Amino acid sequence: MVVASPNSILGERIIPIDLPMIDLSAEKSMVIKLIVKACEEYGFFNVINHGVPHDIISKMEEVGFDFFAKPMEQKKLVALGNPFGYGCKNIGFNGDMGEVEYLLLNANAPSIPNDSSNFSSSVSAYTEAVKELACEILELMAEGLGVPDTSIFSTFITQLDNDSLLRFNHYPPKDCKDRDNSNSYNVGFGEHSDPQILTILRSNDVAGLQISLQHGVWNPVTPDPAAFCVNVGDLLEVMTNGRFVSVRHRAVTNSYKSRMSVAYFGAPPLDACIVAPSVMVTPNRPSLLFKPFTWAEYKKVTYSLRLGDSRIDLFKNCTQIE
Ligand SMILES: C=C1C[C@]23C[C@@]1(O)CC[C@H]2[C@@]12CC[C@H](O)[C@@](C)(C(=O)O1)[C@H]2[C@@H]3C(=O)O
Ligand SMILES: O=C(O)CCC(=O)C(=O)O
Ligand SMILES: [Fe+2]
Repeated sequence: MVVASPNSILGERIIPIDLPMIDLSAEKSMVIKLIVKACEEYGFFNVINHGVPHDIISKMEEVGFDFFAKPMEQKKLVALGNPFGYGCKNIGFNGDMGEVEYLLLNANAPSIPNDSSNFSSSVSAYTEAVKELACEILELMAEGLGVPDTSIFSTFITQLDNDSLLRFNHYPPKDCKDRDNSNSYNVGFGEHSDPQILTILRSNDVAGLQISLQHGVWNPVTPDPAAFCVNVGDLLEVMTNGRFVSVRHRAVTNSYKSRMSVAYFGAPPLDACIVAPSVMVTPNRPSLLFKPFTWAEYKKVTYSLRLGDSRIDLFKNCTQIE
């Protein structure tokens, strides 16, 4: 008989890993090398000494938990026009479900109506700080890749009409005895890749994030509230001509403690053209792996698909030999 362990689903292998931990205050050329290596091998890494003030993080965490502690009727009133606002269990528009409640906000105006607890000011301060961190990391990446214009990636998310998002995910404890469906009982946020350029994720000290470096194998990541977990999104995979990998990940629930994660998704303006700069075409990658497209085109496809569907494959150049 095969028995699922609390954090596994039948047939999956669970192998914990330690993500690269990168100290942003270390010597710059070393930091750059470590970031490039992590993006090639894991698509994920943690950063410490990131410069985001502790009080900004703790205030954001406080108002986030306060928001989810409100009565359901109040939370449901936070409908900010699709896809923004509060949601519970439904993810996206195509039938995906998970043991999660969330608040999805426009990162350029991360506010909620009837804000009685400084939610908007605390969350705006947080968003500004992580956006700066995202820019710094994107510039280090460009330098490490040898791209002549080191602001090539960061300018996308600093443009006024950038399409970046901020998402609060709250995973209440879920008693595994409640399970009625062995395929979904402990999945808070199902398997997917992030469509945007770069994600900066933070969670409280409760485990839940898992990444998949190999099909059928899930690697739980140890939470570190002092660090930010950074991951490569689909657009960055495209703009590095496949050198950096946008890795599939998911979040699982546990039966003892609430988990809250907050993700900043750095995205370009809708009309931005996404294509790898010529320096990314090398003897190892002698042609463009992906067709050029706009973020609006990619986003439209993303929202027409299920959470776990691969979007990036649809933009591969057909001359490519698998
Ligand atoms: C099912 C879906 C939810 C999602 C849009 C999509 O159609 C496919 C991608 C999903 C995702 C995953 C990463 C982010 O959490 C997110 C905000 C995004 O940009 O793409 C979500 C979308 C969502 O929940 O609206
Ligand atoms: O909660 C997490 O750790 C992951 C959430 C996530 O992947 C997302 O919001 O896109
Ligand atoms: Fe994600």
